[in-house]
Amino acid sequence: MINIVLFGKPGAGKGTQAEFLKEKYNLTHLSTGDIFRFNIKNETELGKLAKTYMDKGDLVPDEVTIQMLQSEVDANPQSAGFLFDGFPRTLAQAGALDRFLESKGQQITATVALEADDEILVQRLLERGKTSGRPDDQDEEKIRNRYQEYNEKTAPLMGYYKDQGKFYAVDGIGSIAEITERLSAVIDNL
Ligand SMILES: Nc1ncnc2c1ncn2[C@@H]1O[C@H](COP(=O)(O)OP(=O)(O)O)[C@@H](O)[C@H]1O
Repeated sequence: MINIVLFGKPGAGKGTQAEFLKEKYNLTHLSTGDIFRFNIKNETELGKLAKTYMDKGDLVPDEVTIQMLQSEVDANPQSAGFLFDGFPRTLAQAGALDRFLESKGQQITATVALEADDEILVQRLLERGKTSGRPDDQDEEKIRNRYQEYNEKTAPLMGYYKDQGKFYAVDGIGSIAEITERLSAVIDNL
């Protein structure tokens, strides 16, 4: 069983690459952003709560996010492995994930980061905002706030996984296929 964390700044291409990797390695793809958006669309209580944070580009509180993620993992007991996309995003989430997996006799195999320059990514998100309908992609101020959240709360996770000897980074600039190749090279060598 392999459990991969796909790591990167907003707009780095995690969702795009996850679509390829989940097929290639037969993994269950769990995107916290997608799950929140699904709940917003269906106007669930969780969706209503998440929306108040997401619309501003703030992170949804850890307690809510961790619980949601754990129930998604529990809903897939037959899975051959998970591809975590957009989770963990804080040290508290990373610690909770480690403890949760450990309670099931499992662990994170590797964290693979897609690296790209902030300015390129902000432009990508603004471009995506024209068609995605995502409110958090349409306003440069919200996008900048997401980067601030990333720098303050998510970037420290690199050190957390490096200390565990589980951190790998690939260049996130290039064609989609090239980047899938780079990620696959890391995963194939685990
Ligand atoms: N692990 C998480 N913890 C807290 N909030 C999250 C998490 N994952 C997603 N979110 C919320 O959903 C928003 C969109 O996430 P996502 O779709 O992964 O987008 P992106 O990586 O492009 O910013 C985040 O800005 C945040 O508000």
